[in-house]
Amino acid sequence: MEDGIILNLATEGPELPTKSSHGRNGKKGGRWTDRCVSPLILCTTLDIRSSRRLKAKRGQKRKARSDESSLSTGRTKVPSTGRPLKRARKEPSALQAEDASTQEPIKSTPRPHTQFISSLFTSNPKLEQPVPSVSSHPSAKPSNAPLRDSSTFSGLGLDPLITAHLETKLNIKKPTSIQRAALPILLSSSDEDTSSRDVFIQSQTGSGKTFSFLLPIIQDLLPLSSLSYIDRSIGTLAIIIAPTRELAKQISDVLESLLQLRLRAADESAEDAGSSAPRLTRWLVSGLLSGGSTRTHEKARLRKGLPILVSTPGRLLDHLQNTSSFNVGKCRWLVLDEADRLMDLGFEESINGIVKGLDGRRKLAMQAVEEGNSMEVGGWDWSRQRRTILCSATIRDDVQKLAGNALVNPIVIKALTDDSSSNPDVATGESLGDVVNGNTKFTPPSQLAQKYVVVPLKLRLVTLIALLRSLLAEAQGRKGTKIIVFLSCTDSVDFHWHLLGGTSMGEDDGEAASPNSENETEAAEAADVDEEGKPKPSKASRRPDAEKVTMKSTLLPDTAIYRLHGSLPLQTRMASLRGFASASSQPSTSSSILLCTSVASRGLDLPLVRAVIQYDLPTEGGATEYVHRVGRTARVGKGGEAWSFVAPSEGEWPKWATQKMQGDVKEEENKKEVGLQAVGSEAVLKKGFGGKGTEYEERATDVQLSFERWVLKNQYHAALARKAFLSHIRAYATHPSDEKHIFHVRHLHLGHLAKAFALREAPSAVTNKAHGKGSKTKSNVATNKSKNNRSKVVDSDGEVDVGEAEKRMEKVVREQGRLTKKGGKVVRTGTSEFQIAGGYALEALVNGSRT
Ligand SMILES: Nc1ncnc2c1ncn2[C@@H]1O[C@H](COP(=O)(O)OP(=O)(O)OP(=O)(O)O)[C@@H](O)[C@H]1O
Repeated sequence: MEDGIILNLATEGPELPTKSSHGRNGKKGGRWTDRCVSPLILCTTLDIRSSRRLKAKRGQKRKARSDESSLSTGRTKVPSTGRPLKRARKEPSALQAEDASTQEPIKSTPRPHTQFISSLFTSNPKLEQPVPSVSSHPSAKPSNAPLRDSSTFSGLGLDPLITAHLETKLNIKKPTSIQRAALPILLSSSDEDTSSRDVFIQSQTGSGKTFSFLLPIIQDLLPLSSLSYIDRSIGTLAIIIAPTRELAKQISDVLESLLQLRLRAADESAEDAGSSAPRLTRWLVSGLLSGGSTRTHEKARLRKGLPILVSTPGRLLDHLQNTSSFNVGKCRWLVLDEADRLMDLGFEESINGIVKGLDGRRKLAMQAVEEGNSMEVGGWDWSRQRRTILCSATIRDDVQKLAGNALVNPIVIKALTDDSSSNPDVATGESLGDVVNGNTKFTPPSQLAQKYVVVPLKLRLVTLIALLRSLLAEAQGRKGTKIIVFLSCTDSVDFHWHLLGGTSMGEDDGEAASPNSENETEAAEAADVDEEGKPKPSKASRRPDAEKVTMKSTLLPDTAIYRLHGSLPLQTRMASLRGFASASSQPSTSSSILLCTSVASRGLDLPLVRAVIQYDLPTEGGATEYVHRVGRTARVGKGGEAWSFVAPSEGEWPKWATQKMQGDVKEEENKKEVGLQAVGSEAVLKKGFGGKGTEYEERATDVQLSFERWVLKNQYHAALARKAFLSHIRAYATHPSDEKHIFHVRHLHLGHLAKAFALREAPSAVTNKAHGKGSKTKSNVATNKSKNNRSKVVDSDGEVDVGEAEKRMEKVVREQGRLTKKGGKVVRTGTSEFQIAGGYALEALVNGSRT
């Protein structure tokens, strides 16, 4: 992404007519939604009901302002946590009355007992609005870009055939800093000291780590094809392990693109007998094992022989244990990519099992050759030991432990961010601990613009829409712009995806949505709702609609919206990623948005990601996870923006995150690398919704009301919203104890938070409905518990199993017996993973104190 993006946003001024000036025929250009993203034409128009509604809202706004002024006169205090004392008003306001009259009739939906239709812009904590910065982009030199000095791939020892392929087919001309540091060590066959040692690679996101291990593997294996006895039956010679299926698939794709290289130089003919270069044959193929196909099919491929294998850990271990035809005795490379993520996901045992399995298979193969029981043709160099490469963003204790088990006498390779130095930053400490003591910094690329916006809870949803609209508008004209939005849990991803796809700005949602029929899954959804309006379990998958890949929103025109989380079927996940990555190639969409959980935070290399929005900050992995998420943009020297949504009660987060990212770095220069810039929520709303003065408030309110109408439209929608709200709170409660001073459920105004899920019900009503008789949420948790007997907080994709988290919280509370009530507040003494009220207490909290 280049700097100097030209804004084409409606902000202020006479060129933007107010809503009341728009005729039905849209002579002045239609609704504001059309003009904020000017080239995009929407078909919705205002009608008379809308202006009536507007009047009512203005009346309410006047009332709200007088409420606010009473706040500012000191009659109501705002606590330091940022949580206002004022509760959402219960009495039906003018807005409520008007809105109810214009509302889409709710088909077969009993009206909720109590609805809260509070104004968006009242009763929010007073927030300081930071002064807008002149430059929104950091001027820092990119820290993960290809080097601009005299370094070349051939100078680092890379084979001319591979170098030529990189240059001509992949347009990769200069190495990056980590490649300059790693290639000489991994390619070397002469330096006694380094040529056989294991390697630990640590560097920034988007710095090209994948090539730094794939290129040496290819260079090592390619010449083997000149040996007469080599063909695919030799078995697997290199294994790359990745923590998720998406990542394994991505590495496999990169590998395949590298293996397309020419096997002889361009100027060398097939009959060139004079050439001293070995005659290479195309035997080197790669394969992917990630659970995408049946075991039988995978076994057949392994029997045929896959010289380079990319796999997730579980599947690999399974084949090592159960597939006798898996010939892996000669394996000479093992790569553990994203090792810290492998540890997070609880794969330590699997990795240890794999390492032992590989050692065992090697011994058996050697023994068979020695005893003459093998059909092997001689010539294989059995003295050559397997080399293991471990890539990790951080050198945490558990990663060091894994390294201790998997690596022998490793060399630690870290990239320099300064390309002026000719010395690669190679640490060769006796132990990783020595290196850790030197520097624990893990920072985002220096060219990344990191921003955060403190948003009152009620305004979260509309602020997200405003931000998306302004980012898309800034990028207009640049086809293929992509934005990734991280949310806390799968239910929240599903809800927001359906909400964006289903909501329209017309009065009659049903009619307005009809041109967008690909979003219309109402009939299917209705069929998937039980009598109580809770989603029924689907036969085909765990979720209704699980195979659906894309949505479109009239609020975000010309943009395809995808979702990604671990509860979707593998095919849907892959299709989502494919669609998101290639949205620009579809004629009707020039941009794409991916709503996802942390499953997309690691390693994924998607082109043209312009911005990453952390709508929910990571519940696990703290600042490291933050750096991984933002690292999906600003890759290999390109620009990018990272936005974080911070609740008023989380005001300490920016300082805390900055300190964590800096590690023990003292130098002022390095500290600048992780600077987070504050942006005011008002500025974001104004920019995204445009209009004169405070007109953005009316527009935001319109958007919020249309979301709320969508939720009220049928029971399925309402159930999605409630489930997402509750799952979000549960996920929030899993922030570790050392983050509880920032992220604590007790600091959240749950009524306001419910508004961000477009709910008009009090939190207690939400809980009761979701947990009532035959509660889907409860029964789901119970089913999962009994079926899977899960014991971890994360599933195989690193997502919070909120049911289990809740169970663990309860256990902690019960076991320690330290939960006491003091002054009417739930207080825990001592420290543990959960510094909060457990499951039931959490529910009580939702039920009791926030209505
Ligand atoms: N020398 C280079 N010149 C230009 N582009 C490169 C170079 N090396 C790698 N790339 C490209 O950079 C992108 C990021 O590479 P890669 O995915 O290996 O980064 P990474 O360091 O593994 O990131 P992460 O830590 O996020 O996994 C890829 O699209 C890759 O093709």
